[in-house]
Amino acid sequence: MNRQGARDGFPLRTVGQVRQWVEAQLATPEPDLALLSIVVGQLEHQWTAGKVGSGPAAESTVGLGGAGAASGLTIEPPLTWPLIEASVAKFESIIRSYCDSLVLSAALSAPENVSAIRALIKHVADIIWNTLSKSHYKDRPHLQSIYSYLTGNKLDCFGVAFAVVASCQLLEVPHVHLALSEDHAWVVFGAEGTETAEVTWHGKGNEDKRGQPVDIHKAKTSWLYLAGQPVVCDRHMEVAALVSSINPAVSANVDSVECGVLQQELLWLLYDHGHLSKYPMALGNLADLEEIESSLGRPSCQQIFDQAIRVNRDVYANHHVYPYTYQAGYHYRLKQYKAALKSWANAAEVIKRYCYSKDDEEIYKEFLEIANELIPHTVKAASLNPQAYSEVLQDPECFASILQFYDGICCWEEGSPTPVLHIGWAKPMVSTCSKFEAEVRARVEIPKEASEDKEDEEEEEEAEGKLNIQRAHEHRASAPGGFLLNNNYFKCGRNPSSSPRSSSS
Ligand SMILES: CC1(C)CN=C(N2CCN(c3ncnc4sc(C(F)(F)C(F)(F)F)cc34)CC2)S1
Repeated sequence: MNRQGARDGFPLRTVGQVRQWVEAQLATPEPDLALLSIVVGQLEHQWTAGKVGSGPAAESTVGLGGAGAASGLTIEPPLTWPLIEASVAKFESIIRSYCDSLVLSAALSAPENVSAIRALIKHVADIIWNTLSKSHYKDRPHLQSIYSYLTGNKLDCFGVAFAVVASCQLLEVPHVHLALSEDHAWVVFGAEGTETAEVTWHGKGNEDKRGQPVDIHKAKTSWLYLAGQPVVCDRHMEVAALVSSINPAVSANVDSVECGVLQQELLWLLYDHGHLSKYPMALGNLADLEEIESSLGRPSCQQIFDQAIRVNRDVYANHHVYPYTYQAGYHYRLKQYKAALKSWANAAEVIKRYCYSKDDEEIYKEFLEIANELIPHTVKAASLNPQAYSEVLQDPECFASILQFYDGICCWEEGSPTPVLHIGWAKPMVSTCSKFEAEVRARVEIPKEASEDKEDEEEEEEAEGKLNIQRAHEHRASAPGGFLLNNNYFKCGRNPSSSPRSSSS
């Protein structure tokens, strides 16, 4: 859509009008990422900045009950086109003014020339990077949009990657798209989308690798890169990523109702157009919102959590962890402890595929919290209230889930250059297992199926594979001038705000 078409619908006065405007953007083959990010970022800012402590405003009510009321939520002051147009023009002039015309023309004149496109991607990433504020701010919220870049020269690691893709779109560089794991973002490019380039940092205290391909060893073995199963976006899924990155948080435990409703409305819009069909985390985000405030005539949050797991299994060969931890969190909040234990066991089944390295700190913290906080709370609640939760401590399947969980963690550690388990894991594990009496433990059935032998062979191959990786790693490290795997990556974790939305702003 040309920018002229984009002005239709402005000024935007309600959530419903924003939804209609975004729908018109999605109806074009090239939704304008910079424009969408500025509009959504402006709204998030209006509804969350400087609202701490302000009680529920008159126009925002909790329990909206139905799309109609949600769409009627007002935007005050309305979004006017001149304001938005000026922001988009400012972003475009920054990118174009810093962009070296030779680098750009080399890429545009030979789009099949991978090195020319890589040089441009690195150049654009350098422009974004070098125009960021030097102050330390990396873990603050609301830094994911181009609105944040324009008004404060601040972006989080997702925001940098998104801004690079949006810049390549406005420079009309073809086939540059966002690739997303569960804790990192990079870009893919080339006619087949097989080339990769780092464009942002990950984690803390490591130098970034802007412009370089994703390290092949990491790409194949680490959770951070999902072993070749990342979410590779098209333009419409990049819109889904920007909507999914909306953060309604006003403070640590208060969310903006309007911002949450906008995110929920836009996620349903993207869902209806099929743009969440390969994006498990966006489905998880939507399910979390539906748990807080369900939408009439829509699938239940449990059905959406289940759909995210089906997508993980069918599209990503069950390589993603978060669909199971989203589902476990839901069961845990509803005190459905047996189901929560099963979901945590399924999450551990996924992580056993990977070799643990220091890049995987975010998921390490996730599993440590499950093992040392959530599972102990589950079995403690069951032991204190056997009538309510008798199925937990008397049920061998619950004990089996706990064994499966720890087996996954142990397999994750085996063949990895960095240990996972330490004494801090042992005490909670002993406390958890000791809650199950011998009679219950004896009833655990570990099926010895014919396929078991095949699985054993597969597991032996997998273990051999991990050992080979480890041996290669040790050999390289010991060889003169040895290649030391560079573990230095920036952490790019996002603290998922799963805090329940309450009235605010
Ligand atoms: C089950 C949970 C513990 C609750 N929320 C979780 N989230 C919520 C939101 N979230 C996400 N939700 C949608 N898309 C993305 S792309 C992405 C990322 F690749 F890590 C990036 F881009 F580096 F930040 C993260 C993420 C990260 C994971 S995991």
